[in-house]
Amino acid sequence: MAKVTIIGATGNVGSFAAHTISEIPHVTEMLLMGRPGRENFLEGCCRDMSDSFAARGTQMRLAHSTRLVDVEGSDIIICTSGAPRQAGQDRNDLAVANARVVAETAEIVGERAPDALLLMVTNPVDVMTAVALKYSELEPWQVFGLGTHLDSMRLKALIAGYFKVHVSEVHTRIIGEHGESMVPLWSATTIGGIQICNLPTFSGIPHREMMETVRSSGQFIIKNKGATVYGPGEAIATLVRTILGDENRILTVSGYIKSEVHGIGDACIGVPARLNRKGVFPVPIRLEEQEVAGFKASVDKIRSLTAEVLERLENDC
Ligand SMILES: NC(=O)C1=CN([C@@H]2O[C@H](COP(=O)(O)OP(=O)(O)OC[C@H]3O[C@@H](n4cnc5c(N)ncnc54)[C@H](O)[C@@H]3O)[C@@H](O)[C@H]2O)C=CC1
Ligand SMILES: O=C([O-])CC(=O)C(=O)O
Repeated sequence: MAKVTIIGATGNVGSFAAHTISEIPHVTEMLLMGRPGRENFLEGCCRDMSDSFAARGTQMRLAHSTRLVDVEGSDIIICTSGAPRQAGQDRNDLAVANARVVAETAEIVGERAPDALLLMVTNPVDVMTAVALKYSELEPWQVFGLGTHLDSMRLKALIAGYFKVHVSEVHTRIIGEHGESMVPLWSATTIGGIQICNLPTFSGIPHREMMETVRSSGQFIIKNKGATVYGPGEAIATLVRTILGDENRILTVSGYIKSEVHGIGDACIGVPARLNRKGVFPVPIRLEEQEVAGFKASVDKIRSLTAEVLERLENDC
């Protein structure tokens, strides 16, 4: 039994994520939350979703609200509220404006749902995770971001396509920023359980092109259809399913690390973490030299942007 709340449920990602999450058996109650003035739209969303429940036999309590205090009693709160980027913009361009929305939301979440887990989706997601952690005053294992989970899935699909194997045969990770400075871990990439560098065909793999495709996926989709929806929606549902099923899967999400990776840290950033009902726990890892350098650069970038954003928020007060 679990209550899941989606803040930003009137948006592209929030509404699709809601529908995907409604397929998870552990979810017995779902609250769709939007801004004041969006009551009719939310009502319409609920009715539309209920019709789909009837078609597939889903049973759950579905409600909507425009009052953030109604997050009370939630087990997982997903925050997708805030502006998306437009074609040509960088995710980091959204940082200050979205941080204002997130800080206000996180404060109320911390007060009203102190036992909940808070999943940040709003971009730039690593910085927003840090803002949410600070303003909610929740514990680090309670607040996490979608991070590089979606990027890792994008790379996994490309590798599976290249080697003509089922995606379940490929394990790979991208760590660091959900953005330009993300770092692929080829050292942690396996196909059918075999380390990718031990496959004779490995030298031919177009690493650079694959990473360029992953880095530009969001921008490409936004330019062509306005928003990324299905990828993030399914990625969010995977995290929710893993947590509510207490599965202890290791997924690459944005979590607070102190110094767990080669002494690098003090930022919310994409790292492999164990996910269960209690929360999200980054796994200490060892990387290859080149990967360490890339990860350090990524963490430095996010730490300094986070500090800048937090200072702007303090100056607002
Ligand atoms: N981390 C990731 O992998 C991904 C992150 N995103 C991010 O998720 C966020 C939402 O994206 P979309 O759903 O496409 O955008 P959207 O514009 O369709 O929806 C935005 C939602 O946020 C709400 N919102 C906007 N400004 C607000 C404010 N000032 N106060 C309260 N609520 C506000 C809107 O009412 C709406 O519900 C964006 O920041 C986007 O960049 C999107 C896809 C993947
Ligand atoms: O690219 C964007 O702005 C949305 C996003 O984060 C993604 O789909 O990776």
